[in-house]
Amino acid sequence: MAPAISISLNDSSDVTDFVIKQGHGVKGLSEMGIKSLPEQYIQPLEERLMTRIEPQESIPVIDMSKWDDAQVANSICDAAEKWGFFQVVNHGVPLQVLDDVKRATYGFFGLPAAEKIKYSKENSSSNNVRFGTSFTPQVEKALEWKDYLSLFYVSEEEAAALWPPVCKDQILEYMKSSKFLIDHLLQVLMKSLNVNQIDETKQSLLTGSVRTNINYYPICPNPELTVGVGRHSDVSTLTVLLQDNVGGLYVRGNEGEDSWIHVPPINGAIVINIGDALQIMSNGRYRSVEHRVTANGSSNRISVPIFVNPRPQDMIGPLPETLANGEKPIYKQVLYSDYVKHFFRKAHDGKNTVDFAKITN
Ligand SMILES: CC(C)(COP(=O)(O)OP(=O)(O)OC[C@H]1O[C@@H](n2cnc3c(N)ncnc32)[C@H](O)[C@@H]1OP(=O)(O)O)[C@@H](O)C(=O)NCCC(=O)NCCSC(=O)/C=C/c1ccc(O)cc1
Ligand SMILES: O=C(O)CCC(=O)C(=O)O
Ligand SMILES: [Fe+2]
Repeated sequence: MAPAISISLNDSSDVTDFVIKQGHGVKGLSEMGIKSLPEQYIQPLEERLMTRIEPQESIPVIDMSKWDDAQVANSICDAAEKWGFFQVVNHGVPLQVLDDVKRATYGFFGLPAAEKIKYSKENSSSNNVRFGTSFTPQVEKALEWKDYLSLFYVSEEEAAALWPPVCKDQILEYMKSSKFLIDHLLQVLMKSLNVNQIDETKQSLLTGSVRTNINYYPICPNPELTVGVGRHSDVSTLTVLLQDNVGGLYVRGNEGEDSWIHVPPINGAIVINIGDALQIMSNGRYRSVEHRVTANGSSNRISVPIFVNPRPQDMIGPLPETLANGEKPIYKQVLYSDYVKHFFRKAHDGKNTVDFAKITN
């Protein structure tokens, strides 16, 4: 890959200017061929090391071809309780749609910086379309080695007008094709909480807003010193995550404090994870599990999460059905947009976001 540009970056403000203000992203740094990691990307030691990776443990892989089968439903609910993460195969989303969205992701990040910067927070004509880098660079002590485009879905018309033409149709198709899978998973998960009927209000509480991100993790000169994404749990109801064949996503395991489990890429599979909103609504029964992404020294990596969420104006808390047998609520009712703002206001800090909704006494 030929370096797109050749400039010298003398200090950290040059790096910030190049990456954030000019919109080159960490992809631009990587393609310049820098030999060592700029200091603002060096993570504290405890964030870099995963002391125990469990090679013999793995999250479940669930075959959805018999999607109506009671055993499939059991596997889904067990995985959501025990791991908070699972992969699905034969899920009904056409493999062509997955390939197309991966290609479109490369298409967007392959645009010149001058094109991508049009979608940055400062320049974007809407808050619903945002190109950025790291997570919340204004408040992070150490930055993350990732560029992203985040698209909050409002309507076809808005997407047609505002989303980048190079990836708009492919992302919309991926979202549409995932809908049956999402609704089916939620129906199964709800049934096991004694929510037998998903009426309009519940449907909107579970799936009322959708945000799709496309993530780009370029080759990193010192991958062991930084992270692709730091430890966090998603604030969604559930996340549908497409990853490519590079690997590097790790999920907190059940074998004590520092156990991490790799989520191996499986061709054609989709990763599903439970988010904080569903942990809260299920009163803790389904787990929103901490995860992270390592940086890679030899391959670029992409991923495409669809975050399925309540609407910003929804109040979320334990569903009445989960408390019907006298179970004590662990969480209070919170306004979902307050919860999300709390998440975006600080750097990634593992599972601490959910404390915002915890009942303390
Ligand atoms: C509360 C929101 C997020 C913002 O509403 P707003 O009041 O109209 O305000 P803004 O759009 O101006 O954004 C407020 C702040 O939120 C942050 N933010 C607004 N979207 C963004 C954005 N995509 N990116 C990173 N900051 C943002 C950002 O900090 C921003 O502050 P500022 O920088 O001062 O503009 C609203 O869109 C909302 O409730 N959306 C509901 C659906 C939703 O987006 N849910 C989140 C699903 S995302 C998820 O589960 C995980 C995401 C994730 C992402 C990256 C990771 O590394 C790891 C995980
Ligand atoms: O890139 C991945 O595999 C996961 C990214 C992630 O956790 C997120 O965007 O919330
Ligand atoms: Fe995540």
